[in-house]
Amino acid sequence: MALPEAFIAKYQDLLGNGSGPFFEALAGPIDKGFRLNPLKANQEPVDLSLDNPIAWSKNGYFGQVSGKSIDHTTGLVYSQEPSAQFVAEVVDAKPGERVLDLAAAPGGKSTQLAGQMQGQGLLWTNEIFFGRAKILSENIERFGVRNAIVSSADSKDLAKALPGYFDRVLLDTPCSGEGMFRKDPDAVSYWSEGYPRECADRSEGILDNAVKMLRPGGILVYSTCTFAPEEDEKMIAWLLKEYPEFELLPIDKVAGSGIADGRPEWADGNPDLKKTARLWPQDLPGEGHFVAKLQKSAAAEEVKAPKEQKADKLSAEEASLLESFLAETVPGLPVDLSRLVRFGDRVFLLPEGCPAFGKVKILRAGLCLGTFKKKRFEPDHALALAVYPDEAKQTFAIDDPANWAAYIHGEALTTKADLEKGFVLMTAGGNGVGWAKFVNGQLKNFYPKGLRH
Ligand SMILES: C[S@@+](CC[C@H](N)C(=O)[O-])C[C@H]1O[C@@H](n2cnc3c(N)ncnc32)[C@H](O)[C@@H]1O
Repeated sequence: MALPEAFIAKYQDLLGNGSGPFFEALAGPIDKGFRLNPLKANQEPVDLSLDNPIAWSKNGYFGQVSGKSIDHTTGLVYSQEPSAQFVAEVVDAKPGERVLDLAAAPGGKSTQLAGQMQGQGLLWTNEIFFGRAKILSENIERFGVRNAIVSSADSKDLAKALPGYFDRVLLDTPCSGEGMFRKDPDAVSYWSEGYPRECADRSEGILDNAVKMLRPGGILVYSTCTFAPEEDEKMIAWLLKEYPEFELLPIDKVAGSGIADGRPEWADGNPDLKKTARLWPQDLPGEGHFVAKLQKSAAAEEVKAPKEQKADKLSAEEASLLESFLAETVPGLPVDLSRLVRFGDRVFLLPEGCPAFGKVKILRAGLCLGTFKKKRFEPDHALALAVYPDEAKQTFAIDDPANWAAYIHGEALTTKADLEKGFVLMTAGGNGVGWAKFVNGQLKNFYPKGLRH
C-alpha cells in the first residue's frame, strides 16, 4: 500500500520521531477480532477459540470468523476489528436506558450496545443510507436483539422526531478513515489533503443534531477511525466551544493496553482534551481510532418529550391466532400484547416506552414475531434468533455436519424424533438458528431463502 505523500508529510510533522514506528505499523499485518454475544443462551463457540481475549473489550477476542460457520450463523459472534470494540465499552450502556447509535451500519457498535443492555430499555439504531440500513437490520436480527428500533433517516429528521429523548448517544461518525488504511486499502484512494476537513464539516452538522437528542445529564460519545486532528481533538474543541453545556469525561484507558491520551496540542491546547482516547496501530494490536466521552449538563434546558408510539389493535380473530401461536411455539417468551405494531401483515413487539416514529423510515420496530397468513400465523426468522431454546415448545438440534448442511441449504429433514405437529426451533451449538415445521416425520424447512448457503 503506497501512502499519499501529503499524508506522510503531515504525520512526520505531527509525530516527529514517533512517525517511524507509525509508518512501520501501517505497513504491517492487520489484527482480526470478534465479540461473543451475551444475548445468546449458549456462550461456547463451536469453532472459535477464546484463548486470546482483547484487553479493552469485555466480550472481545482475537481470531477470524467464517461467515458460514455455526457461530456466525446463530449470531453467537460478531466479527469486529479489535480497536473498534473499545468505542461501545466507552459508551457503557446500561439495561433499561434509552440509547441512540446515530451512524450505525453495519452494526458493530449497535450489537455491542445491545449486549450491554441485556434486552432492557430501548436501543435506537440509525443509518442514513437505506441499503446499509438493511445490512444493519440483518445484523440486529442475527444478534437476537429484542429491544431495537432500526431506522434510516438523516440526523436532522431524527432530531425533529426525538428531541431530548436519549440517555446516551453514540456518533461513530463518517470520517476520512485513515485508521483503516491497512484494513481497507480503498480508503487510501479516497484520501486527499483536504478530505479530513471536508469530513469534519459534515461531522459538525451531524453533531449539531446529536446534541439535540440527548437529555440533560445525558452522555455523548463521539468516535472516528481516523488519526486526523481536524476530525478528532479539533472537533471536540469545536463542540465544547459551540455547546458550553458539555464537559469532557475521563475514559478508562485500561492500564497496560496501549490506549493513549488525546493530544491537546493538536487542537486549542485545552488540557481536558487529554481525557479523549487514541488507539494507534504502533501501540496496540488493532487499527486507528479516536474516542471522546462528554456529558450534557443536568441543568441544560429540558425539551418536551416525544409522544409514545401507539400500539395497533388486532382483530379478535387475529389476537386469538397470535395467542395460540405463542402458546404452541414459544410458551416461555414474555409478550406484552399491548405493545404490538403491524407493518402490513407482520407483527412486531415494541420496546417498552417506544417514542412515536413520526415520519422516520423504520426497518425494524422491536422484535418481529411473525406474519399473518390467511388462517395461520408464521414465526419470523428474527424470533428464532431472539428466543432462548428453553422458551420454545420444541427444539431440534442440527449439530451434526450432514443435518447442518442440509438445513442451511434449505432442505427438509426426516426424523423419528418424538415431536408434535407444528413449529420447531432448530438449534446448533445450543442456540436457535431458524424454524422448521414438523408434519408426518418431516421437518419442513423455514430457513430464509436469502440466507441459504
Ligand atoms: C464509521 S461508519 C459506522 C460504523 C458503525 N458504527 C459500526 O460500528 O458498524 C459511519 C456511518 O455513517 C454513515 N453516514 C454517511 N454520511 C452520513 C451523514 N451525513 N449522516 C449520518 N451518517 C452518515 C455511513 O453510511 C456509515 O455507515
